[in-house]
Amino acid sequence: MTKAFKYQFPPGPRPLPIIGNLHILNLKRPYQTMLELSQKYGSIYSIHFGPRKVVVLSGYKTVKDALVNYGDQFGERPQVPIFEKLFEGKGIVFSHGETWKTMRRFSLTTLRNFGMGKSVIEDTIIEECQHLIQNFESHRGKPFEDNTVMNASVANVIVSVLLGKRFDYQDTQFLRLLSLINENVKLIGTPGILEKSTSNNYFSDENLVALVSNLFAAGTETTASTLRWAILLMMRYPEIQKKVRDEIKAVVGSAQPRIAHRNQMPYTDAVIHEVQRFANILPTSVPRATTTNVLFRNYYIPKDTEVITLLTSVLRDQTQWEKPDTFNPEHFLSSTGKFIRKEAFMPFSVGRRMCAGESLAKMELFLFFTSLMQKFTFQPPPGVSHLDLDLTPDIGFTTRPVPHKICALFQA
Ligand code: HEM
Repeated sequence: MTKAFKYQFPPGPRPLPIIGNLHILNLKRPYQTMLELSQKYGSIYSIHFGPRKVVVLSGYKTVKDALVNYGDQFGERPQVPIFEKLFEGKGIVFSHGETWKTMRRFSLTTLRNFGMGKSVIEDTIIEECQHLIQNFESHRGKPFEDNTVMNASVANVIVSVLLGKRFDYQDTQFLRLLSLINENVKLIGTPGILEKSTSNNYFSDENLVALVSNLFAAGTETTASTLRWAILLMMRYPEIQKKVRDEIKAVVGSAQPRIAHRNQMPYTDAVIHEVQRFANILPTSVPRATTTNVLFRNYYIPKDTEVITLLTSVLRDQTQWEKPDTFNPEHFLSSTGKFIRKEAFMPFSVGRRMCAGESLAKMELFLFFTSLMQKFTFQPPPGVSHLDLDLTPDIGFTTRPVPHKICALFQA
């Protein structure tokens, strides 16, 4: 008897023909059902999305074990029909094997050469912050929706890095591009560029177009939603907002906040980390797949099985966080007010397929957040109490805040 026969495929709810387990899934917030199922079936279980058998991994220990210690075995993306149709295995986020390896190496080097992690990109972000501040100021303290302008501003950073130019927030072509991201549609492409290439060269036009559109899509919505959560949470918790502003005043004064200030700003750093933990922007991460048959923690998972790493279960793991469901910057602070890293902080995932834009995103979050907090006090519209602000995430693949208005009061 081979080893594999001794081990079972992970257990799960009994599937119905054709629909599998879709009838028990909360389709608006599927990750909630997945969390509940992990309480019943454990940290490794299976679920059927229609005919597709998917393994769900949950909790800090299991997810980390899979992504780090079994990183190669869990290091692929599944062949999901909608993604295959959209991207045809091209680009980086949903590509496979050698194409992925080449595109990943190329993206990291390109982003690095264009200044990611360096001062060039810092200057680009700071310039964009100034445009965003002007836009916020133009509302003169009156309530407005920050969704479109935040997306445009964050998109401009990646556009500046990749294409060397920024767009005006009112530019109709740019706004159309942004609305396409929201619909998760292939973004950039002119008929000429998109003509089918017969070569299997990794640097074909098609692959590069898919790559640019991938980076644009992966980097915009995620970062912009996190920043919108940050503002919403600051409006909800004015006492935390005040502490952030006090720290900015003490460390930066009226100078331009820069990454070099971050080390001296443990409270602000903790708040940004806690925003990311609480916002939990990709609750099911991006699906993975096994590259080979795997024996994992007494279960047998065959090659090419789709695997969901439930990041929400890590970011709110009761064994790792003192108050998992509460917005509490103290999660990242020592008793003496020093910033502390937490292993279970993995909004960017971990392992060889983790977010390729982590350092860019972190830089953007810090610079946008501190620049805005330095200039404005954020409040809910008149007549709305901060206690009434709704922190339930909107429905969708990413957990955005529900539509809401903000008031940005300029600090003279
Ligand atoms: C707050 C902002 C962001 C969050 C929370 C985030 C989170 C994630 C997560 C959870 C994944 C899946 C990783 C995995 O499968 O293990 C991912 C993948 C990815 N992200 Fe991000 N991301 C953010 C911003 C960005 C930015 C700014 C960029 C690039 C400009 C970017 C580029 C990518 C790419 C290319 C992938 C696919 C990596 C691969 O398949 O090899 N992300 N991101």
